Amino acid sequence: MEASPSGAQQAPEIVSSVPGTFAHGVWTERHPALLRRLTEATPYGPRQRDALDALLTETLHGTVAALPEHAQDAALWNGPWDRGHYGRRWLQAPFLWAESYFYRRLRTATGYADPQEDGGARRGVDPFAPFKEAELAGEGVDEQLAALDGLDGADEAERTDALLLGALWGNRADLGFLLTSDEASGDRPLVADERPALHRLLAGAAERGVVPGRIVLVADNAGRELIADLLLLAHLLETGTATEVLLHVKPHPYYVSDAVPADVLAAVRRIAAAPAAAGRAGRLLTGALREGRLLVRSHPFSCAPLGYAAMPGDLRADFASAALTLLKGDLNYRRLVGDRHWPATTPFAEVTAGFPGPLGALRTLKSEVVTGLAASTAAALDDSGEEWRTNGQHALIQVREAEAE
Ligand SMILES: O=P(O)(O)OC[C@@]1(O)O[C@H](CO)[C@@H](O)[C@@H]1O
Repeated sequence: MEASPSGAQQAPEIVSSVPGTFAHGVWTERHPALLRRLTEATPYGPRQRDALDALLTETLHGTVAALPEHAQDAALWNGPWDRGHYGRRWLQAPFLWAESYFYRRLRTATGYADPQEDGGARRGVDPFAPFKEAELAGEGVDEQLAALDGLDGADEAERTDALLLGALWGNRADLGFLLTSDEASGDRPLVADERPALHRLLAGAAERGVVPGRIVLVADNAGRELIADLLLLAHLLETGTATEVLLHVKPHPYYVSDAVPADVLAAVRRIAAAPAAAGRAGRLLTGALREGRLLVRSHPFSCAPLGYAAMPGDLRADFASAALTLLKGDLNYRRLVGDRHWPATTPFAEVTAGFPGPLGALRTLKSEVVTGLAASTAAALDDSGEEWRTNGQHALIQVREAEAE
């Protein structure tokens, strides 16, 4: 353990330099597979293909090059997000920082960001769109939407619970993760299940918060996960559990399938085009967008290489204003608790103490980090011989019931 600036004990940060670890495999297996898939899916020209190859070589054998000063976000990456890793080896940098910067550099290599000599024809074109579109059009989404009819006879509490679990397990549908792993089938018991506390927070949300009834959902992946998230939000609005929702998505393509604003609109259209219960939810969401009760936010910090402890004041104020913030996915969890080798029994409330307001984390486990497990659960998982931290087959719901500031 090392001491943080505040004097609290911090576990060591995760780096990617140790062969055989999950983080190391992301660079040596996942990223090469990703770049192959990208160039198969989109007919990039020689310039983009060379840039992608050069990026991969740099990450594996070179040192971290800084963004050119003319890059639109150079002031961030060479300012508050610069943690002194330029000129050093990629795999020696903290995994969280380096992976985030890899996706930033990938946006330049594909022509999405920064001036290009080819006239900028690929500027602003989501490099991951072919994967996202295929997933959204797939039969899996039809089945997911049709399944909503199965909740018709359920009471409100049962529906809330089912939709929360849908949003939770939807996090398995992460196209980055699925590059090198299979999607787990069947839902396993949660490794931490604080649903009773989450239901309590939801039940009181309309009377709580600086903006009573405001619920924030920090989304993760587009496609099936975002559809599940939106179905949950439609239900929260319909039942009056939430008076308005802020849906935070990424401002730029990131971690393959992370949702950007265009993905939200595409998902709402897909839901609204469905028959029966899903179609009704889709129309409710469309109306909520028009009325400003469903607000989509894309803050630059959502693509930052840092934990939420370093978030700027305006984002902090958004979370602080809410009756409840729901944080989705593995990366958000890493950013929330710190991407560190925490002992699995480290109290969740302790590592999230700096987060403004009540909080629920919904996450399937896809990286080494975990906190807040009961000692017996952690021991049983360790004894199972399974790669339980990273195989995406386990999930958790954890809650911190702090009062909104
Ligand atoms: O945040 P998400 O979509 O749930 O997961 C992101 C992820 O696939 O990417 C990281 C490694 O690349 C891991 O944290 C995790 O497995």
